[in-house]
Amino acid sequence: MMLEIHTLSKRYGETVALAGASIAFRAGTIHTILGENGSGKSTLVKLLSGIVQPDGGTMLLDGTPFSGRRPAEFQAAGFATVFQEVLIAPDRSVEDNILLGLDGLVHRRIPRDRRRQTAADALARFAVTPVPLDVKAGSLPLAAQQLIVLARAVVRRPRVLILDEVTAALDYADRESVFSLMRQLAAEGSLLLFITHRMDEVMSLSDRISILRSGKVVTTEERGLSTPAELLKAMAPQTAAELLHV
Ligand SMILES: Nc1ncnc2c1ncn2[C@@H]1O[C@H](COP(=O)(O)OP(=O)(O)OP(=O)(O)O)[C@@H](O)[C@H]1O
Repeated sequence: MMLEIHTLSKRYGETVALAGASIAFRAGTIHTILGENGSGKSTLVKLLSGIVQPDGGTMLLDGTPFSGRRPAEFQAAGFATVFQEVLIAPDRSVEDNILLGLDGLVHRRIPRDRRRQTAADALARFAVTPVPLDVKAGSLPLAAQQLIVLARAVVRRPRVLILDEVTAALDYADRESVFSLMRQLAAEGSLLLFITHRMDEVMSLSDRISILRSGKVVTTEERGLSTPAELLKAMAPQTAAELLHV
């Protein structure tokens, strides 16, 4: 297994956000995390990015215990996360934003003439909408900013790419293009962790699906084993009963 989490737990005061979550993630797959609001998805994403630290549990990378605690350690181990909130440096150029942190990461500065090409190549892998490299990132619409943070993740060639509700702001062409990039990266051997609310995306993209409910993993299964209605029922039995009259 490329990545395993074992009984990961996280509390915020009285609130148990994750209550002993265990999932085995395979290289070369798109693995979707499904769950209602408050089920613990964002907490899991933050734990796998080094933004918050677990209260208990372990992680294994390629079968070896991984004890990273800070974002830099996760990045060095090949993790990249695109968060729900678009995190850009508004006064820096698009090019700078795409390459943000990368120079330090590889312990060597990218030569000036290579920077532009590297940033352009990362965007060209999926952005249908043209994004100028020289303007301040903050001057662009939200959809373009989302493309920039995606390019920042892609340029690192991550082994584990975590996408937390990233396609909502994108128009149809860019969204479809991001999906085809996800398939391509998985085919190249990366693990894609995909967080979405949209059942059509879940059914068309996922290789495997884990469902979180109240901080617990209720199932991890291959796509196709359950129908959308069954997945919804596992996510939220109450809501499913009302919606589906079952
Ligand atoms: N910083 C925090 N302080 C206190 N409680 C928190 C904090 N972050 C999350 N929680 C709580 O932990 C639980 C899990 O939240 P989490 O954000 O992980 O769920 P989620 O499935 O990602 O929800 P959403 O879809 O709304 O993002 C919720 O009850 C939430 O209110």
